[in-house]
Amino acid sequence: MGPAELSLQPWDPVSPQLAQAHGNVFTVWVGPTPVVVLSGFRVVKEALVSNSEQLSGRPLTPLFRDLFGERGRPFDPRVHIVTSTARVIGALVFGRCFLLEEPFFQELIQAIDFGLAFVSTIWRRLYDLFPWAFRHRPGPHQEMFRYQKAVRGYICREISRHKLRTPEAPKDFISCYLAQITKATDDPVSTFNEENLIQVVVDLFLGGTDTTATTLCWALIYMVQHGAIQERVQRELDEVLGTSRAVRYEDRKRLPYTRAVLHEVQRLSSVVTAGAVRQCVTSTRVHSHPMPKSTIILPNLASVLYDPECWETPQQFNPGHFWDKDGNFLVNEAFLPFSAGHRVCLGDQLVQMELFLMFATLLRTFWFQLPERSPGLRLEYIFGGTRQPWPQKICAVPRLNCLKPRSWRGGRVANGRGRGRSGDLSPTETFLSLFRLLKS
Ligand code: HEM
Repeated sequence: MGPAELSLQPWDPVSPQLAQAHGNVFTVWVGPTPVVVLSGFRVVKEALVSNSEQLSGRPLTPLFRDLFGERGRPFDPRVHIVTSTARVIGALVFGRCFLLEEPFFQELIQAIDFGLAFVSTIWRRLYDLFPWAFRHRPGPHQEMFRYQKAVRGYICREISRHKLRTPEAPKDFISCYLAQITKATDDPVSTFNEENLIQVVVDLFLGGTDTTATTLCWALIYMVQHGAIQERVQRELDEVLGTSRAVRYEDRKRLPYTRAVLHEVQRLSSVVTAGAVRQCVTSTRVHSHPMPKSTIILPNLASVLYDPECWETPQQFNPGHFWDKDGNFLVNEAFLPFSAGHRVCLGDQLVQMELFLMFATLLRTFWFQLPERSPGLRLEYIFGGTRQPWPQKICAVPRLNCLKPRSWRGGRVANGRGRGRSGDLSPTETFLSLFRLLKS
């Protein structure tokens, strides 16, 4: 449209005549409602940029309220949360954020869901018992192999793309690993090779997506169950952070109650219930029992997280387990959701960061509650590789007077910018420390 066509009626609130007559800030009345019209770059910039947070609300008109409802529809948060945690791993590994509509991303999420559900089916047991009988037979295990082929194919293409790039400081896991392969070319015992790289990337997605997402789902469910605790977390967040800026990881030091609640979520949900099986590489003794070489061991992590000798109310949600009388965060050495020792979860720092940033941001922005006429929360779990909450809908009610944190649209968790004070790791640094762990 050319400038000549842009003819506005003089009574149109954005017509230049009105601004010329009444200045860059004037009021028009839309029925009984006054609307302040701002004109010109300087005034508009001052309003939208300098007063960005103050002006970040949107009026809810009666028509919109009736059309869409003030509170929003009940929803099952799981799908959104899994998407977020998978995007974090994608950003660390591939150096870019997946777009939600990318077909591979959709397939990856399905592959993770299917794979984790499959490991707890009878098919998996049958396959392990009679591999020769199942290898070439149809069945859900073939779907596993199909997903595996698709995911591996994608990772291979990503590796090729990385290799074609002009050399630069490694920015993501694949480029770090490729640099390490080159460095170790003359080392005859090096285990750095592309085949291992593909497998490690698969491990990071499998180990790092569902576990973190399931913990966050439990966090929201426990908050719905314990409204008073939810309210107390929100009070702490409001008092310490105000509404002025996005949550940062280093803020956790000033938010001991929020931290205690998150630790309690991890303890009670115990998402990796039985840990991962281990095998003795040499003969040893445990609790004076002989454990010959090759013995398979299953450390029952839930038994630690619910050990009545270590926790005051092991079966109840009680942030007091991580909270002392003076309001300080309390460390408990029986807090072992990530296991311990040589094969401890290598994502524990990343998880703490993700859980804190996502949980604090969600609770600052929304109040979580049951939908009206809901029959109540289902607190029993279903086992799908991890201990998952029953699929159920909850409501996220925008908190009044809550200003939208700036990072809400920006995917700050994944972009790796910014560094906290000593001891705090940005996502990039966490990923580099993951890499160091893999190297050792
Ligand atoms: C709430 C989230 C998580 C929990 C509760 C969790 C828990 C665990 C546990 C219990 C193990 C077994 C350790 C052992 O054998 O003693 C493990 C292993 C592992 N985790 Fe996690 N994890 C979480 C998130 C992550 C994330 C975000 C990543 C990746 C970035 C990850 C990657 C891995 C890998 C690769 C292993 C295998 C380590 C090895 O075999 O040496 N995990 N995790």
